[in-house]
Amino acid sequence: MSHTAVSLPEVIAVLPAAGIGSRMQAECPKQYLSVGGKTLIEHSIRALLQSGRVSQVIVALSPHDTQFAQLPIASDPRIRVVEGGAERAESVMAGLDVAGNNGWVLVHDAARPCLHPDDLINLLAICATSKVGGILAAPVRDTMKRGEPGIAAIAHTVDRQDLWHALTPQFFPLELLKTCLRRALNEGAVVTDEASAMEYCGFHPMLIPARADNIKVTRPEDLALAEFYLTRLSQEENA
Ligand SMILES: Nc1ccn([C@@H]2O[C@H](COP(=O)(O)OP(=O)(O)OP(=O)(O)O)[C@@H](O)[C@H]2O)c(=O)n1
Ligand SMILES: C[C@](O)(CO)[C@H](O)COP(=O)(O)O
Repeated sequence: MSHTAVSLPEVIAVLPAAGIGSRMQAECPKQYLSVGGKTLIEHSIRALLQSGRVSQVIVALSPHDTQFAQLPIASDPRIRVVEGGAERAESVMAGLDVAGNNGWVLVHDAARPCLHPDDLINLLAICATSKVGGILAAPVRDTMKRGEPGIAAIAHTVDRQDLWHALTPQFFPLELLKTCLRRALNEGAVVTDEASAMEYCGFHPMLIPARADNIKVTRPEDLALAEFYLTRLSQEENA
């Protein structure tokens, strides 16, 4: 199913995929684990391309990666590969460095295969109203506890009002994100997502409420969940 909408922009995407997936404890980097006959990275790229609004996906790979080139999607003319870095933010920076300076850019984890097309459309739509950009995010639902440092004991309960899980894709004006991420990296700031770099430079990206099933496959038990969500997505597409 194509979700082309004329009012949405055509954009470039950067896909950080240079991690080793240590928490997954698999025999290969987690982005190459298969679910429903496709690797996680193929699902993640497909979710972007099928929107009809992504003209190019710049995939940041480990210099030791031998698997991506074997995948059928590697020969898609919309895919470009760059060498990633030691940290996620460096991999994203490597992708942004070849993405030019115009328009807006989506950054999406290779390890988030279950992106729903409606969430992507909602995110893309913000460029009509925002000059700063924003991220998909899910409101925190559980009671939140702050632990005592270094001890498995509760220090206090944290007010969950206005607390969100940061997801991807994250969507920003390309030149602004490049400037902010480069500065944050140069100055040694902690940057776990693109929004962190924007925040570091004083910006306040939008929070776009999104589905909590856009999980990042991180630990072994996440694979079965991803399989469940992907099956449901594909049934929805074929309905
Ligand atoms: N140096 C790195 C580290 C991570 N990533 C990518 O960033 C995304 C989110 O990172 P995470 O889930 O932490 O992946 P890993 O670093 O692979 O996992 P772990 O921390 O368990 O080793 C993944 O698509 C991963 O491949 C990357 O491009 N470059
Ligand atoms: C970008 C991210 O997926 C947002 O949730 C996340 O911060 C990256 O993964 P990590 O587990 O924090 O390394």
